[in-house]
Amino acid sequence: MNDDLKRQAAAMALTQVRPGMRLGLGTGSTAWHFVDLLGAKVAAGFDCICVPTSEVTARQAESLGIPLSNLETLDRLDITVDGADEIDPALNLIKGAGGALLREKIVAAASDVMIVIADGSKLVDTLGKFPLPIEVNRFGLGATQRTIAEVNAAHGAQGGLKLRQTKDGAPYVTDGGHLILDAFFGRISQPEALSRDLLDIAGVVQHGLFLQMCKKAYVAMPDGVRTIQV
Ligand SMILES: O=C(CO)[C@H](O)[C@H](O)COP(=O)(O)O
Repeated sequence: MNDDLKRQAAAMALTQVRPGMRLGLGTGSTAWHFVDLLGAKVAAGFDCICVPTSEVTARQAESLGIPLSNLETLDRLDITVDGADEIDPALNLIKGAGGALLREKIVAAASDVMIVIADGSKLVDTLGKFPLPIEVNRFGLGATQRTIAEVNAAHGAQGGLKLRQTKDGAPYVTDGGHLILDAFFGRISQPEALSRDLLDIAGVVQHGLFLQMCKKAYVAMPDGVRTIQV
């Protein structure tokens, strides 16, 4: 995805923010542009209070002087703006390539509106070509992995599970101290049932299916930014 398109989608989301709003700040290279643009607005005197979805985003926001808070102090947020890895026609999403899916889902669930920003390459007819990140507790990894593999196979997964690693080959650890298994489906035909079945597994902390959480997306195409609403 080209950086200019990411910024165009982010700029459209910025038109939705109003003075005094409580905002969730997403994670990833597209959300980075939104935070960057918001930082410039804050520097010019715009008033808002924000909850970041990752330590990386928190550091970026802090460096720009964006006022930060948390969901202990704020019980609800007005809007969360975040990226996505896949977006289906009903605005169901796969998220988590950046490893922030747990906080992203908590923040989106605490928000009145979730706006997704992306480019056209993220649009799909059916979710599942992109690996589904599943965040798991470190304890009992082997047992959790075996159970997830059984559940995924029952849901028609075409590939296996891969423990996410850093560039150095060490296990990738999330901000919450958990691990991520990336699941290769090919096609997820019943996302709601899969979501329930995965969350029923004791060692699963959360997964990257965001179902019926997003009502608006700004998708940047070479000929302009498309607004998709459900
Ligand atoms: O879910 C995410 C991080 O956990 C990101 O929002 C998602 O991976 C999209 O990232 P990018 O904008 O860099 O393509």
